[in-house]
Parts: sequence; C-alpha cells; structure tokens
Amino acid sequence: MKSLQHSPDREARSPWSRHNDKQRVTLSPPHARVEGVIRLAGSKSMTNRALIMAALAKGTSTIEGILQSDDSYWCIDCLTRLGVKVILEGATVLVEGCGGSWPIASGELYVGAAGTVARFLPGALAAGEGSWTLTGSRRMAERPMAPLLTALSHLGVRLAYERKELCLPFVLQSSGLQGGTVSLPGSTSSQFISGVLLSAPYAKAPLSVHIEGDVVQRDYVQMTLDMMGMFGVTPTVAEGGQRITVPTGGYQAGTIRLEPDVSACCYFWALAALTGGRIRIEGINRTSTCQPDIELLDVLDPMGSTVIRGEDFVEVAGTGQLKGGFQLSMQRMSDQTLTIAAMAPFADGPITLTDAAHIRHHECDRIAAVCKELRKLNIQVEEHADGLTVYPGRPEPAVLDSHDDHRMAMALSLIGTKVQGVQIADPGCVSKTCPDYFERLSALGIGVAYTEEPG
Ligand SMILES: O=C(O)C1=C[C@@H](OP(=O)(O)O)[C@@H](O)[C@H](O)C1
Ligand SMILES: C=C(OP(=O)(O)O)C(=O)O
Repeated sequence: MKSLQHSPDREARSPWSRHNDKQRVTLSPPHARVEGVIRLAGSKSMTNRALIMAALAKGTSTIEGILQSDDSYWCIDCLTRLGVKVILEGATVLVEGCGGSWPIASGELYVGAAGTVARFLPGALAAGEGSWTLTGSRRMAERPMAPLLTALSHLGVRLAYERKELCLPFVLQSSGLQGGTVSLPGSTSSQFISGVLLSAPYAKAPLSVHIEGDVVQRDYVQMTLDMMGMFGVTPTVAEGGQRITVPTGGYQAGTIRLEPDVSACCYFWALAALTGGRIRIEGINRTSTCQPDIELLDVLDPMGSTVIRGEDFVEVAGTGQLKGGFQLSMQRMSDQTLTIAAMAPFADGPITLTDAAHIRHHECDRIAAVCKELRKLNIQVEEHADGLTVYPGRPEPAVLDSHDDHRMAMALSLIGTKVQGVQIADPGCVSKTCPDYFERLSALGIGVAYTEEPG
C-alpha cells in the first residue's frame, strides 16, 4: 500500500487506545438487516468538563458513566500530575477536588490531541498558583489557541511560547485570575469561551465574558453553563447571550451521571438510516440532552428514516433509500458534517453542507480531507470555503486515509457498510472518542477485517 500522507501522531494514543498495530481495516456490508439495542459510553464533552470542575471543586465528586478514550485519558493524566486524586472504578470516577489550589504547582502536562483539554485546562491552571509547561500532539500545536490565551493574559496569566506565538507548547505561570471583563471571539471555536467560563468562579472578583460576534457550535457554551450549574455555580446571561457573568466562590463537589456520547451515537443512527436497519440507543433523551449533535436526528428524519424518541432511548429505522437535494447549515452540529458527507453519495440528490469553515481547524482540515477521500471513491464533490457539495454516485472500493482523525475514520467506515472493499487506514485513531467503534460495528453484523502493520 502507498504510505499514508498523514502519518499518525501515535504519541497521542493513550493506553485506552486499541488497534494501533493495524495498518488498515476492511469493511464489508452486513449479510442481514442491521438491528440492535446499544448503550454507548459517556459524552467526551461532558466527561472532560466534569473532570475539570470536579478537580477544581471543594470536596469529593462522583462522576458516573464517563468516557474512557484518549481525550479523557489525557485529561485525567493532567489532573493526576497536578496532584488531584482521581480514582476510577469501572465507568465511575471519584475526584478529590483541590478547592482551586493545585497540589503540584509545577511540571509538564501533555494534553494529547484533545481540544477540550487544550482549551479548558489553561484557565483551570490559572485559577490556582504555579508554573506549568503545556504540550500536546503535533496537530494540537497547529490548532488555534490565540483568543483563549490572549484573554487569559488580560486576566493576569503569564505565557511564554516555546515554538510559535499563541500556540502550544507554552509555559503558563499564574498567581490567580483577575476578575473584570474580558472579550473574546467564538468564531473559530466555542471552546475558548467555555475555557474562560470554567475557570471564572475562581477569579479574584466576578468575571464577565463578553463574546464578540457569532459563536460556532454555541450549544457547547450552553453545555458549559448547564454543567457549571451541576457544580453549584450559576452564571448570569445577558445581551442575547453575548455577555456572561460568573460569580466568585468556586465549585461544590457533587454526584453526577453523564449522558452517552451523542456525537458517537450519530454514527450508529446513520448506519441504520443508510442500510435500512434499526438501531435503538438507550440512555439518551432527545429533549433533555445538552449535546448539539442530537440535531442530526432532525436531518435523518426528512432524509427518509423513522426516528422514535422515547423517554430514555432514541431509535432510528431506515428504509435504505436516502433523500437528498438539500442545503444544510452545519454551524450548530459541525462534528456531524463528515457523517452527512459520508451518507450523501447514497442520497437521491446532491447535498450541500455550509457554515462549517471552522472544521478546517479540527483534528485535520476536515473539509479538504473529506473531499479528497470521497474523490478516491470516484464520488463527485465540490469543495467550498465553508463546506462541500456531494453528488449521488456509486462509491468504488478504495483505501481511504483517516488523516489521524477519529471522525474521518468513523464516518468513512459507514460507506464500507454499503460497498464491498472499502478500507480505512489507521483504524486505531477512533480511540480519540470511541475506542470500541469497530467492535461495535462488527457486533451489528458489519464485516470488520484488519491488516497488521508490516514488520
Ligand atoms: O466544547 C466542546 O466539548 C466541543 C466543542 C466543539 O468544538 P469547536 O467549538 O472548537 O468547534 C466540538 O467540535 C468538539 O467536539 C467539542
Ligand atoms: C473537534 C473535535 O474534538 P476536539 O475536542 O479535539 O476539538 C471532535 O471531537 O470532533
């Protein structure tokens, strides 16, 4: 096989990762209708928010139903290196909070490829006193950090960059956060805003966050506010959501149960829609969840699937024939751009996805990457600055590059559930958020065969 253009950064794979000895996975369509009732691990976004707030809180918190993946591993690893006791019992963690004062006030912290850790930890560190070096994966060192770091320096944090200004790696030195007002944009990532908000209860005076302009995936900011409430802090939202003021006082420990990861659920609902199968996912309530990717259901429905929203489950049943011929803004659920792009060749009309320019700064340039891989399957695609148009077609077998991106691998694998001979390089990358993805596909009747790395 031709060598991969994007050699994976295996250092960012955690002990919770699997299949890093596999060069490729070959997928095959199922022999029978895909049917199943499944329960997935906790949301990545909720897990890392809960871990960080529990670590800052006063007292011991119990977090039930966490995700065990690379992103949460590196979060726990950083907190442990800061001297916080994190005890894992199955999918429950007990976190002995430090009350805002980190027991180990220096050292090196590696955030892996996790945007949530890279963007949430600096503020949390700055809430206490100390000097730490933050490093991350090759890609994380390229991903934007500037608005967050500029805001933190306005709040009194000192930052010294080791390679490139306003990027990882850097040394962060803090003697506590000032209060007052800080302005920052959310047009590249909502995580900058969440990162400042999570630290704000530890500022020396009330902190008011002024958001400049639109926020991509704004619902993740709401998730941050909702979860701050679970740890006893209630921010005030004004000016149509553009100003958020956080009282001082810090978090109180608590016991919380996390929802399943809806972003991962979406691949299984998409699988049902694509193959004419039926997948019920338990533990999720369509109306109460704070995870924005739930809106994929509102796309699968008009695309021709039946969506049943129960009290504690969501079920999708597909007909196997998808409707296309529409344009859709992905601003609120941009992590699902790749999922819809992978389904689109099987629809009966072109699908245009827009308002997702910021996903060029995710685990890879997702717009360029998905266009490139769809073209390898001989699918007609147009790349736009903020999205893409995918035309109906018959995908041909090909070896696809996952670009060291879990969502590229998970979304492109869906094509292999319809077409024989689709191969995905570096299947291990799914461990960023869903280490057991291929085992779950296999349990649902999809053919999953691995090719080992040579030598
Ligand atoms: O706050 C969060 O947990 C997330 C916010 C979003 O990032 P951006 O706002 O950077 O797009 C999303 O893509 C990511 O998977 C999780
Ligand atoms: C963009 C993503 O992750 P991160 O938290 O690293 O930004 C993602 O999971 O799709």
